[in-house]
Amino acid sequence: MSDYRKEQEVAIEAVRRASLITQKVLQTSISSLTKSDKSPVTVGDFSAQAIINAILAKHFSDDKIVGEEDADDLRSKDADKVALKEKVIGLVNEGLMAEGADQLEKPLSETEILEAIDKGNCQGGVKGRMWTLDPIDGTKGFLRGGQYAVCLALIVDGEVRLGVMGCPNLPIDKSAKKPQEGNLDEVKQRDDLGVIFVASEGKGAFQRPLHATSSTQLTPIKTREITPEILSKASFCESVEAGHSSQGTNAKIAEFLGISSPSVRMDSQAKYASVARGDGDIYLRLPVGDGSYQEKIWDHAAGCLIVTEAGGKVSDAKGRPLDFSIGRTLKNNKGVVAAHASVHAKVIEAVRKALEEEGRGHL
Ligand SMILES: Nc1ncnc2c1ncn2[C@@H]1O[C@H](COP(=O)(O)OS(=O)(=O)O)[C@@H](OP(=O)(O)O)[C@H]1O
Ligand SMILES: [Mg+2]
Repeated sequence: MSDYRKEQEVAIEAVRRASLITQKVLQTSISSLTKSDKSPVTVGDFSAQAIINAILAKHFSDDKIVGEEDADDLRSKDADKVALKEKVIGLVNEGLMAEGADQLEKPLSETEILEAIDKGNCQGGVKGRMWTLDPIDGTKGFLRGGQYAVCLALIVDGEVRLGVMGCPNLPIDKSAKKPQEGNLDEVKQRDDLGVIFVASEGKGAFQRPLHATSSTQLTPIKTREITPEILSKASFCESVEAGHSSQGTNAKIAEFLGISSPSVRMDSQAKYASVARGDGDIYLRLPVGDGSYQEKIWDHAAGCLIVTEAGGKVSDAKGRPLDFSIGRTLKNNKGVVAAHASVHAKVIEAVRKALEEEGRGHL
């Protein structure tokens, strides 16, 4: 097993800088560019992707990046997109020039920033080293002041080796009350929010406050001990958007497992983080409709390793491991189930039963 200490240090610093910029965007004004109703992109997405890609390119110039966004829209001559580009340039340079280990000496030019965003164009695959980046996962959550996550993972020869996730709206203390979903004023006012989660293959999972300096110690995290005997006491995490995961099927599965507590709905890979630190027990993301949607690798790579290293097990709805080796999507998988390793098989069995009852057992 290789040691990815240097990569971990750089990835934490990159995610920290990008997360702080997204938090600033959230606390001032959010400028969104809607590609479609389903996929809004914000000044935060572009800025975070440019910051992270620029830092990765500085330290690991040979590595490829599979990123969610490209800069096409920012090259448009439309007045609103030109204004968006100006904001992105300002924020990226602010993030990169800030005090800290990776401080830039001089600002990046417009061309350099657009090129940095476009570095995320790798198509993935089974060989070699690549990073996968979702600059703001849960963009709809971000826009409504809910949970979102800045997610970065290193994949080597098709396996996730390192995962780092910034969750600016999650409480540092897992037992503290989460901000009310969509209450933008609350997330602006609270000073106990903002966590970075980290996992490196075979080395465990950890968290640290987002606002701490990069040398701050990491605190180990673990999934909650939950045996098959007390499975009925478990809690579910699921997507806010009904279009991303079948909430009706989840309710049926809860019933099969004897779970009566209401599911916790939150956007983004913060769901993986919650399971990893024992704040929730089971993350269910079951295919909707005909199941034709292919999950993207940047929506799962970091979270998957963080849960696994915290003692959990992650698979698709059939119990198959997630396959990150075949390109930009998880096309060999359908849905996601993350749970404590000792109850994962029972959850998969309930998923099978529920899908069969719905006539969707073939998915
Ligand atoms: N149809 C469908 N099915 C499943 N997943 C989809 C679908 N459409 C989009 N997406 C992806 O979902 C990402 C956000 O997932 P979440 O679990 O955070 O959903 S939600 O935000 O709570 O609604 C979201 O990531 P972001 O675009 O980064 O927000 C999308 O990549
Ligand atoms: Mg995403």
